[in-house]
Amino acid sequence: MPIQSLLDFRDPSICKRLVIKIGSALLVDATGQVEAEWLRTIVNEIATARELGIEVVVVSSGAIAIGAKKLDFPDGGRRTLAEAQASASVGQIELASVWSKLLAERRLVAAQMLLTLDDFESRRRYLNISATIRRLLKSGVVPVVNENDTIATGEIKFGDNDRLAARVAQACDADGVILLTDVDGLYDRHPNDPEAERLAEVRGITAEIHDMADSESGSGVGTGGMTAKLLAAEIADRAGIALAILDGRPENPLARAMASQAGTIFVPQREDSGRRAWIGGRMRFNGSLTVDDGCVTALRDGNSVLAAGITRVAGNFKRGDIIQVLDVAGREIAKGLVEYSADDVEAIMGKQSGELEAILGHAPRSAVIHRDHLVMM
Ligand SMILES: Nc1ncnc2c1ncn2[C@@H]1O[C@H](COP(=O)(O)OP(=O)(O)O)[C@@H](O)[C@H]1O
Ligand SMILES: N[C@@H](CCC(=O)OP(=O)(O)O)C(=O)O
Repeated sequence: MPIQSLLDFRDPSICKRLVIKIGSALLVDATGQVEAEWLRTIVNEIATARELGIEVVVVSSGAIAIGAKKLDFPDGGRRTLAEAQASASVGQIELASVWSKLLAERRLVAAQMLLTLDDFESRRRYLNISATIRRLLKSGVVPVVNENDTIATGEIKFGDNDRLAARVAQACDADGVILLTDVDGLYDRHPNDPEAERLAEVRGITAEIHDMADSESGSGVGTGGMTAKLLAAEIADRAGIALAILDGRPENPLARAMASQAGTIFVPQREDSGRRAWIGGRMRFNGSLTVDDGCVTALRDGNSVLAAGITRVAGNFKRGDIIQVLDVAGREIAKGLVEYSADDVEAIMGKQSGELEAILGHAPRSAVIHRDHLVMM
């Protein structure tokens, strides 16, 4: 399926709302300067899209790469966390100012949104993100999003902006995500290998597809390599959103991509409702349940998680938390909203439904995770 038929940023009947993510390697040159002339060509493309009635949200990397050069900090992996965070705060103000200036040249207003992974994991904050982006778009503003790197660390961090872009797309119900990077799509092995071949289209991000990707950034300034882009493609897929990985290096990269057959398009294979897509895109959990093989089969047939199929409980979750469901080999097979605390599940696991009331001392819920709140991976 050609990219144009899913992600044409020149046709609002195909793609009304688009998230465009720009990687560090494209935005910042080796001396830490923003590639302003190149960026101006993208801003022109965004302005053209807006004139046609297409709404665009930008996810822009680059703050750390800009700031680290300004502060004369070491490259990539050799920086301390404090140096990376200081770099982000110095770089972000410049990044925002360049976006604001270039968009203003095309009479567009820029809005800065700095978000962390936690903001997407809390349902209330996620809905606030959604409402703010929608309101900005309604006023013709171009939101420019980045991770709030000065405060986000370790397990509360996306790290790469690819998954951030997919979560933003999910939050604002976009039709598509374009990841502009320094390679023209997903190759069947690292593109340094002369035998590597590009995949034009992917339907379903299988283990075989994941195996093609490397998490090393080719440029050294990006984060997460192709691995992060595939995780982003999975999040988009679950939300029914098309995602493309395109070569951002030439000027006017969007128009060029539309005119050629380059890049990789991930054609969505499912469309979960907003709430289910939010559950499916979650990345942090307060715990997990391990279930037996019979339960895995039942879940794949669309059933709920019952106490009888649970063999192990981990973590300290409360009723209403989103937790992982694992098979006996430890593979994640589902995520869902749990109806009991970890202590209660510990008490009832392995028991038949008829035994639960006596153990709990009150009428049990119909399931430990009801199928309406369960998203299969
Ligand atoms: N299978 C693959 N196909 C294409 N690129 C790959 C693959 N595996 C790893 N890569 C690397 O991923 C890089 C892009 O990721 P990254 O450097 O994080 O970019 P960005 O900063 O745009 O997010 C490419 O330059 C390439 O070196
Ligand atoms: N949020 C970080 C960028 C994270 C990152 O490196 O992402 P990317 O270059 O897109 O792989 C920053 O602005 O420096």
